Order: sequence, then structure tokens, then C-alpha cells
Amino acid sequence: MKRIILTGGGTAGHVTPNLALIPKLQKEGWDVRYIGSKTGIERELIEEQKIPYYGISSGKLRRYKDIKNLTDPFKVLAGGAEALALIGKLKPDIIFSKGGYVTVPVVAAGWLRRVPVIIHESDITPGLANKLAFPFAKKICVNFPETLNYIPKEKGILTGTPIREELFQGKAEKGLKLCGFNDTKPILMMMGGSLGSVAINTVLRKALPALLPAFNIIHICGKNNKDESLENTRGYKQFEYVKEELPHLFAAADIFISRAGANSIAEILSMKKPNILIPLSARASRGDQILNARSFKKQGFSQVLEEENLTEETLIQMIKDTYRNRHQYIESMGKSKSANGIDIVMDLIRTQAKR
Ligand SMILES: CC(=O)N[C@H]1[C@@H](OP(=O)(O)OP(=O)(O)OC[C@H]2O[C@@H](n3ccc(=O)[nH]c3=O)[C@H](O)[C@@H]2O)O[C@H](CO)[C@@H](O)[C@@H]1O
Repeated sequence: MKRIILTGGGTAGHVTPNLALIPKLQKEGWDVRYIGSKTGIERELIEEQKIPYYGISSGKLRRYKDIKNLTDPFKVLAGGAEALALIGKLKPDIIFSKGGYVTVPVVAAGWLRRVPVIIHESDITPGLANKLAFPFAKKICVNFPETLNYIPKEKGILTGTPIREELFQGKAEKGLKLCGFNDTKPILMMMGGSLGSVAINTVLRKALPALLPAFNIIHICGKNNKDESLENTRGYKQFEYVKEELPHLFAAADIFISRAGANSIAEILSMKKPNILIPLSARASRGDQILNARSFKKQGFSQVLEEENLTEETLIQMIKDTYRNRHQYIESMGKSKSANGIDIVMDLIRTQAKR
């Protein structure tokens, strides 16, 4: 039986494409194993899939000053030794990495053990962890054509992003039921990336009195970000993080507000949901979401609201405009050539594997 090690972690964006691949790989008879960090979100998300999970030590590679910079290099080294031992024992035919700090020692160990490595980069500009990992990879899958400019020519391949098949099987009625909505108002859904977004949560909640007469609202607010005082508000439903509910909520939604994480926006595009993207600002990140969002705006798929301009008034106005022009956005998204990346990535895994 051919064996694959999947790796990726830190935030759900580095895990959900792997979740999309798992059922496909299993169907083709692969023995699937996962290496992630000991405590990251990937552990919970993958263990639920009943996949053997191996947690290794992991440290963040920061470009800024932090007391943890003193201890984290040792964790990275420990992670490297653990990964090397694991790969020696498991003898996989291939490693597929979705990025995140924990993957660097895994792909380096794979290279040392002569296991072919494929990396997937979701964002327009590669993250630091993936950049460090690129020399160890045979192939690098990308989600945006622009990304090919940032990686060695002979390694890059435009695949798009693997999207979980179940997302296409949602039922709007089930979504309405999950939220307890029983009128015909259009549904506005807000998803702040896998961790939620306190900045957007606050503004959306302030805008509720103006929005609720016109919309029912689904708010995915992130872990520990629920506002209990709003729990019984009619037409407003909060979730911290959703799993099997997500396809049904997607199906029910008429318009979306989202961060511009690469996976979220790939999903929104493939579900053709008119949307407003509020990218994570360049102060809090390397600015990758800003580029993701601009690319979507340029293609006519999205409206973009920069965090610097985010207020109740700008948000409400943009929601009204986007809803009014929804048919135009749906039409542009319908013309998009971006497809679910799952088939191309599966082909690549088959052709690059040792056996
Ligand atoms: C803060 C941070 O580092 N953000 C990065 C991270 O974002 P983040 O982890 O938020 O990534 P994405 O938006 O790409 O993906 C989130 C994934 O989680 C899923 N989901 C989310 C909420 C929920 O309740 N249930 C659920 O299943 C979404 O459907 C999606 O598949 O990785 C992205 C992809 O590299 C980057 O573009 C982001 O800049």
C-alpha cells in the first residue's frame, strides 16, 4: 500500500486543503498519515478524520522581537529530529505540505530521507515557512498565477486550491434550520477567517440595528468571541467555528463578508457568493490578504473594504451596494476559470510518488 504523509498547520487555512484531499486519497487506497504540531488546530481537525496523527515540537520563526525567540530555535531543532525519526520509521512514498511553521522540519527531513516532497502555497506571495521549505520540494503548487513569479521555474505548477467536496453538497433549508431563521429575508454571512476577527466582529455587531430589518445574519466569530448578550437576538446567529454545518450555512447565504484568507475566498468564489472582503491589514501580517483581495476585486468577484476604512457606515453602505449588484458579481464569478484544485493535485501526487 502506498503511503503519504500530509503536513500543515497553525491556522485552519493550512489544514482545510489537506482535509479536502484525505477522502480522495483514501478512496484510491493510500495509507494516509499526518504530521502536525502537538497542540495546533490541525490536531483536532485531523484526529476527527481518524487519521494517524503524529505531533512534533514546533516553534514559530518570527521576524520580530519576542522572548520566545530564545526558546523556539530549540523547539524547531527538536521538531527536526522528531520528523527525521518519524519519516525514517514510516517510510512514506511522498510528502504533501500545506505550509505553516510546523512543516519546515518535516519537508527538510523528507528531503534528507529522499522522499519526494510537494508543497502547496495558497497565497499570492509565499509565506516565510514555505519559502524556507521550497529548496526541499520537487514541485510547488500555487493557487494564483502571480505566485509563479516568486518560485523556481522548474518547480512551479498552477493547480488552484483543493476544496472540500462536502461544501458543494450543502442544503439551504438545513442552514436556515441550524440558525432558527423562519422568514424570507436575505441572509448575510460573515466569516472572519479560521480564527475569527475581533475588529470585524465589533463593527458588525454595532451595525446590527441597521442591518437586521433587512437581513438575517450568520456570524462566524471565532473561538471565545461570542457575545452572550446577543445570543437571543432575532435574525442573528453566532457560531465560534463550524465544521459539518459549514456547507449548509454556505448554501443558505446570499451575501458574504469575509477576511481574504486564500482558502476562504477560493470557497466563496466556487460557491459564487457576492462578497465583501476585508483583508487583514499589512500591520498585522505580511499583507498577503490585501493582495488576495485586490486580485479578486480586479477580476470583478468582490468588493474590498480596507481595514483602515472599516466603520459601521462604510460597512452598511457596502453591504447595500453589494446586495443591489449581486447578479453582476454572480455573473463574473460564473465566468471564472479557477476550478477546484483537487484533481490536479491528486494527479501530481500520483506522478511524483516513489512507487
Ligand atoms: C491570520 C493568518 O495567518 N491568516 C492566514 C491564514 O488564514 P486562515 O487560516 O484564516 O485561512 P483561510 O481563510 O485561507 O482558510 C480558513 C479555512 O477555515 C475554514 N473554516 C473557517 C471558519 C470556520 O468556522 N470553519 C471553517 O471550516 C474555511 O472554510 C477555510 O477553509 O491562512 C491563509 C492561507 O494561507 C492566509 O491567506 C491568511 O492570511
